[in-house]
Amino acid sequence: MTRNTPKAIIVIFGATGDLANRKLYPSLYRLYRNGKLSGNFAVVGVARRPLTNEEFRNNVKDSIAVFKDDLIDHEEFASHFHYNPFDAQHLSHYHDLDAFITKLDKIHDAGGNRLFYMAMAPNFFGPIAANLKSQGLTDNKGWSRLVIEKPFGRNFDTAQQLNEQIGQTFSEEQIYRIDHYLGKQMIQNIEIVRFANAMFEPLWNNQYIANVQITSSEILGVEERGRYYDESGALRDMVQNHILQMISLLAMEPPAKLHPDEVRYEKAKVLRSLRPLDESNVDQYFVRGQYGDGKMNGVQVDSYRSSNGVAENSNTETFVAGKFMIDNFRWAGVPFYIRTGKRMAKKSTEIVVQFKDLPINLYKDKGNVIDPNLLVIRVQPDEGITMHLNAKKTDYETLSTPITMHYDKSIAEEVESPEAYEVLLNDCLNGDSTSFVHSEEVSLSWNFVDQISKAWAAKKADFPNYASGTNGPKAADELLAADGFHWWDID
Ligand SMILES: NC(=O)C1=CN([C@@H]2O[C@H](COP(=O)(O)OP(=O)(O)OC[C@H]3O[C@@H](n4cnc5c(N)ncnc54)[C@H](OP(=O)(O)O)[C@@H]3O)[C@@H](O)[C@H]2O)C=CC1
Ligand SMILES: O=C1O[C@H](COP(=O)(O)O)[C@@H](O)[C@H](O)[C@H]1O
Repeated sequence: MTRNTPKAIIVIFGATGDLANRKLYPSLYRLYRNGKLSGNFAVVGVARRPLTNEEFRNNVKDSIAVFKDDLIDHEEFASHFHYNPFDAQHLSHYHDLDAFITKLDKIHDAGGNRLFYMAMAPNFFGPIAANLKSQGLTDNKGWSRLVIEKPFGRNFDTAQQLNEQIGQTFSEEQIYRIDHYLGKQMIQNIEIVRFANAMFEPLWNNQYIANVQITSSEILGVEERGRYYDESGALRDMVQNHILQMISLLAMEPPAKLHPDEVRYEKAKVLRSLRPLDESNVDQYFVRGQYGDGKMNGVQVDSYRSSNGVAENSNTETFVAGKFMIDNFRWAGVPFYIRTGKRMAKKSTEIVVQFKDLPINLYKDKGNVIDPNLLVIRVQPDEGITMHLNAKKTDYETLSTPITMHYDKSIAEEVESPEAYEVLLNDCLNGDSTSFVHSEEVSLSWNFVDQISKAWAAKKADFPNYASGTNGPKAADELLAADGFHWWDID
């Protein structure tokens, strides 16, 4: 659906940072270029360094330089940007910021609406939200909304505290917790594939599905983020949020209607049905890894422990593989396997749904092994869906052979897919919170993940245990082999 965003002032806290420059400005530009942004918008960039408006706009133009459009468009876009030097720790700065926004609202006729985007370190989220209220920035005449970046806490307790803190200023309807995977086109497609096709939903259960596999692998190591990552690890960085969100979408019941509350309710039910783990059984369900040195594309690369900001004997995992069991009627007995890690063989996010074998193989006398049917949802880098079927070989015999049916999204639709942040910015400006994470989902996810963190913190791992450029430690393969399965590495 083509929608234009309403008039609004977008206030970006952390306007000089990496996220703002790499993701937010290009995404806003794409919305603008595609005619989605209201002409009555302004962006107020907020950070400590003393930039002039002109310097700030030059930074914005640099961040959109990759778009080879008419430079007049770049200029016009940048003219909506204004900079306000601001230190989040100085209360008086909030008062000045309020006056600045009010003045701009009049200039841009922005309708009194305010979107506050927290692109700053997480320790600022709570205090800024509180100060926005105490200093009157949420007393505007239109709506006000808060966009919160990850990480949302580092465990159940800290997430609860943060929810309570921001809840004193913003109601749940006003809070948009970002999980950028929910803005990816093929993740959004999971719901459509399941609920708009008569051929999948009847099979989408433990009678027909043997297992589900989610792989989210990266080539990059921790690069410049060693300090953050060493405190986090792959479990908190990827599993608590992106992976559990994908599982919820794959496993949820059809919502009564496509209303954000109904969708979130169904997703939360999946999280409530996860088989709980404790220290005694975590090792049966989850394995961890950390990359050592190795070769990537023929180039020698260093181990995780040699990265900047990482402790010399770090016990932090850069890889997780696990088995989730969803103990409800639909999914009892179906393992949901996941693996995610840095410095793996390729950059790819892929979901494989493996169907159960047929009761008998009619072709075995002719020497045929029948492969299981697979439905593969390719999230990135290529976007599409592939079905693996068996069909007759071109031959005189009735030999069966695996064939694939491909749907390649970019080729079929002949349009450039929108970026995840572009989709999510569009949604929150339009007040659609379906693709954002509800406080209950956050709490349930941490509740599950905390048990694994506790078990792992209590026991030092034998790291490093996988070489850079590989698919993780052997234990990840053994996890599936114990159930008679293997990872499908689809090219
Ligand atoms: N970068 C990424 O790809 C991703 C980031 N995130 C999350 O987004 C958030 C921002 O990350 P990122 O952009 O990488 O961080 P950066 O460190 O690059 O940016 C931090 C920003 O905060 C500003 N800042 C720091 N202290 C203050 C202060 N006291 N008052 C006002 N502004 C301040 C900095 O500007 P100045 O120094 O001028 O004050 C800078 O603009 C984090 O929560 C991160 O976890 C989430 C997913 C991906
Ligand atoms: O949130 C995060 O995601 C990225 C991976 O995102 P993708 O869109 O490139 O798949 C990951 O690199 C990062 O560590 C994590 O914080």
